[in-house]
Amino acid sequence: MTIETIGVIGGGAWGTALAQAAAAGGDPVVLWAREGDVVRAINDQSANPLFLPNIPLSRKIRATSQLDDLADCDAILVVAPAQHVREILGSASIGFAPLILCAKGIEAGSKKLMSEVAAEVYPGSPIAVLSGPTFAHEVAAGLPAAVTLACEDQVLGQSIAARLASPAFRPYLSKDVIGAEIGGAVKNVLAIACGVVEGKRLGQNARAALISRGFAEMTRFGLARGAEAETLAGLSGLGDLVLTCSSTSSRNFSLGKGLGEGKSGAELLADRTTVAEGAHTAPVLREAAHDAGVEMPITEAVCALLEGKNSVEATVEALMARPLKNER
Ligand SMILES: NC(=O)C1=CN([C@@H]2O[C@H](COP(=O)(O)OP(=O)(O)OC[C@H]3O[C@@H](n4cnc5c(N)ncnc54)[C@H](O)[C@@H]3O)[C@@H](O)[C@H]2O)C=CC1
Ligand SMILES: O=C(CO)COP(=O)(O)O
Repeated sequence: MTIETIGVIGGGAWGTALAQAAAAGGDPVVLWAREGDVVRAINDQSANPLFLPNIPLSRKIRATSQLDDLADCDAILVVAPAQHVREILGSASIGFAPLILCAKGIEAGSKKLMSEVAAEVYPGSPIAVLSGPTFAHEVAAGLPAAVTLACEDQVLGQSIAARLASPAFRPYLSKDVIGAEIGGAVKNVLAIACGVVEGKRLGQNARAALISRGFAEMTRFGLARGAEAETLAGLSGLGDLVLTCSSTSSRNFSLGKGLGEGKSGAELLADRTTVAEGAHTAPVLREAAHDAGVEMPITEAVCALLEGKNSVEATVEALMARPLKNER
């Protein structure tokens, strides 16, 4: 199967960066954006100052406000925030093109992963997941990055990987759709915890401990949901966890930093233009972990901090005072 025209649903930072990556070889890209200003800026100035400032975009990217304009695309990257994917897919009529899911989150209420949401809305469409350590502004600027491209149908996976690959963008194939999704969703919650460590100046040791014990949480939950350990230890899991837990370029890390500095979750989440997926995923993940009988103390701590139910000091004290146990 040859994939030429790529459609992109979502004109935020990551949708725009992926459109840029997909346009690198000169094939056309059609990007649907919710904001009229974004559509106009992309078409008139080849730029997206609202979500991806200071990055000149390829002229091969055409933006539209009409989802139906994606109907003839050979494959569609779904890059809306996780909580809006169901609604946006439901309002599109995009035939049976493969859907490549790029949002990192779990749907509130249903506790479903994006592949499960997409399969409900478009039961006939082949599904893939693209996830990995990729800050949008770096990918859009053409800096090198690698991602996991998970697809049960490996022939389709290879076609998608071949279409998206460029000298600066390297997809690695996997069959483990669930594993790729869980890594991306869980690392956002853990990045908030690492941001708290930064904001409260708890030190580098504490951050490394959180990354390691957070990875243990991610692995326990992932295995309980059918993910493969190798996927969780790969680009979409550990790779993205390390990236997002190390830099204020991460919105989730920055949100945590604000909590560590003493601001409230409500204050930090009010009037945001950009999305911090971990804040939405944390409570759903806590419920899903409970359903699966999996212990996720860091996730629970992040929920309590976001909900204003615990101070940072009391949270750290409680985590450190948990009963001693084997590392594995
Ligand atoms: N920015 C990044 O570096 C990366 C982001 N992602 C993931 O991509 C997904 C999209 O994130 P970004 O493009 O960064 O978003 P963004 O934070 O740059 O932009 C916000 C997006 O949310 C959309 N939005 C806001 N309210 C909405 C509503 N009521 N209904 C539908 N859409 C609404 C906006 O149109 C815009 O596309 C997220 O799941 C994120 O975790 C994944 C990899 C990298
Ligand atoms: O997913 C990302 C990098 O891989 C982006 O992280 P943030 O959403 O925390 O900015």
